[in-house]
Amino acid sequence: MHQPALHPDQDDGAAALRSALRDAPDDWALFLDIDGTLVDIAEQPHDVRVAAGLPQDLARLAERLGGALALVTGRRVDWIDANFGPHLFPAAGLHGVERRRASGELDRAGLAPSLNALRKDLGRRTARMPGVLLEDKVAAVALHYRQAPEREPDVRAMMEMALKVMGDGWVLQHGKMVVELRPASANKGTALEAFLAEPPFAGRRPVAVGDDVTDEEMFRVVNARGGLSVRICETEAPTLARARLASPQALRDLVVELGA
Ligand SMILES: O=P(O)(O)OC[C@H]1O[C@H](O[C@H]2O[C@H](CO)[C@@H](O)[C@H](O)[C@H]2O)[C@H](O)[C@@H](O)[C@@H]1O
Repeated sequence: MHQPALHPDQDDGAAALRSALRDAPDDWALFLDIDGTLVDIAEQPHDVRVAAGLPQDLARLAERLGGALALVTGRRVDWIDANFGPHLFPAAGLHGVERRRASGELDRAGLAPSLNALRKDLGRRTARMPGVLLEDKVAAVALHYRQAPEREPDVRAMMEMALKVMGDGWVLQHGKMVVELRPASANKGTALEAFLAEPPFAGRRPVAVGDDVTDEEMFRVVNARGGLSVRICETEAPTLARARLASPQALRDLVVELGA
């Protein structure tokens, strides 16, 4: 199979992605994170803007890759469809807990009644913390502190308590100015493995692009399979990724270029 060349500079990811996806589109499967990767980080989850034309650009690239392109995110699959439709991409949501196969079949996360009471309690507490935002993800819950960074210790402590209440089968997922409580049943790495066992992903080598700690599970799987792992970061950050890209805009430009 075609082996992309890697160079040890910050934008080596662009050359490597071109080398793989433009030169050998039948050999590779592409997995893309959303927040901080395809879309720029915003102050609040509902402030993000999907760039005009991006869903169509992604659909064109997916076609070049024989459909082997999936979105892998901490958001819900419903959110992906509302923001990246009308094309329904294969997708993993809630960090892999829910997953829509290329066939369209969707595995949703089971609802936990005990999460409802906990969500209400967290809602009451965060109402007294200006700048701390509760994001209800139905089968999971996130507390954001981007607008009140000094609240990070309080948020972490509250979520540690919440994890104790939920017990086995739940984990805390740390991210960019956010702590999430979600089912432990899957992660982004297991979601990749599941896609790679099915058409049209099976038999291809994985490429994953992400920007956050939750994406490191994807990078672990990708590296083990001799694929290409790319982390978007403006500065050096510890990562398993073997290549880097400077920004979401650099990735969006590549999506246009490689889909043309
Ligand atoms: O896996 P991802 O696609 O990277 O999603 C991870 C989380 O992204 C969102 O939160 C992050 O982006 C927000 C908007 O830019 C930002 O305000 C926040 O500080 C970030 O943590 C999203 O709200 C979460 O549900 C996702 O799990």
